[in-house]
Amino acid sequence: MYLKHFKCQGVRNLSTCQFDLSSQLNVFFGDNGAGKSSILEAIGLVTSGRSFRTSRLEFVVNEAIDSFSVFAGSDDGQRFGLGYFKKDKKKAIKINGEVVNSLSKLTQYYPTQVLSPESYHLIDSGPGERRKYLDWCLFHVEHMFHPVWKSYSSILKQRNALLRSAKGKLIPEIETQLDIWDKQLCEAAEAISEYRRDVLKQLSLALESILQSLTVDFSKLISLEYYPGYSNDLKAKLLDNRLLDIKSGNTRAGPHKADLRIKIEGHLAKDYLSRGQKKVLINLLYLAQTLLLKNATGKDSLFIIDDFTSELDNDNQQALLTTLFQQENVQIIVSCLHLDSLNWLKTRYNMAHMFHVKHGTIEQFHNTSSEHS
Ligand SMILES: Nc1ncnc2c1ncn2[C@@H]1O[C@H](COP(=O)(O)OP(=O)(O)OP(=O)(O)O)[C@@H](O)[C@H]1O
Repeated sequence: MYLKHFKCQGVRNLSTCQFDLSSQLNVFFGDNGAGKSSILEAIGLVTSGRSFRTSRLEFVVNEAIDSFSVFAGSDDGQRFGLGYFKKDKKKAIKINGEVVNSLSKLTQYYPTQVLSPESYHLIDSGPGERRKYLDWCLFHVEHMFHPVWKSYSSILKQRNALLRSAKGKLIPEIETQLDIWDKQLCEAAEAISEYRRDVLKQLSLALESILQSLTVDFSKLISLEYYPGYSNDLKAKLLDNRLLDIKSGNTRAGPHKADLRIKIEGHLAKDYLSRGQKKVLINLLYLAQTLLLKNATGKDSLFIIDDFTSELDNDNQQALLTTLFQQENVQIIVSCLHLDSLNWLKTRYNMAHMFHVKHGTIEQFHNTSSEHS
């Protein structure tokens, strides 16, 4: 499946617009402030129900009006729509003409990856982003993960409430109740770690297969390692930590503290790679997710890259876009300032659609060199 038609109105500075998308590559280019990120945001909204720039959809609505709406039609005849009304802060989602109340119903149709300057958090920030990355795969490919995760979260919440109720003292009544919670927590923790280890193996294989067709200087040296958030014996760790846990009011060990360590020849990628290399790696990690998803569920994906060319030299731009382009299951949407740096695209990929974004209007740019090729 791919998005074939798109239209939107009322999004940020964009005029009402409507256009057809290529099944493969779509490039939106234009000056600073023209509306490139806004059009990518609008497309991402129709498939994911979320903005990658803000959690407050009222900011997405053009400041002069009260609502925005985005619509898309796929090649296989499905229709998706999302509207948002500033006054009552409500969004309305329609799939194939029917109103749906759950965001997850929308997101399962066309899994969407968005890469923006914030995506560096995957490498540079704390483990929370990397846990999200791992769990994103699990939510999509392993249906039993969600109930196990929910059960773990609920046990953890109750254990933390008990720790806080102890008011700093480890008395026998609290110890007895902690014994019960710890047993349940350990069982759920083991199941979560198992799922995550398993999905990480699949991700590593997907990454390996992508790297076979790509030559970036650090590609042979990447390793992904799972740290479960506790040493081997969680039960013993929880017992050891009890007094510390009571003092802080939080459980200090468990899968909620897990990390995915991304390493290059033994060094953490965060401390070792340049910004451009990090950008390449982040793209590859998300691409590995889409491959895994395709293998496990048969689903195609949408790949949105805001400000694609920044930080990347010509070789890396070509290597990355070529790798993305080779994936049959991925529809790509990128933005960049100038088309000049992507001149090589015109002759190589005549299926690409180019759009010039100018003061909020979008015009399809006709690629004369590809028409003659
Ligand atoms: N709610 C809104 N209503 C109207 N205009 C808005 C709204 N939110 C942002 N804008 C304006 O929309 C314009 C387009 O912003 P956008 O971030 O899409 O530009 P861009 O083409 O991606 O720019 P850059 O290359 O600098 O990243 C900006 O001038 C911004 O101030």
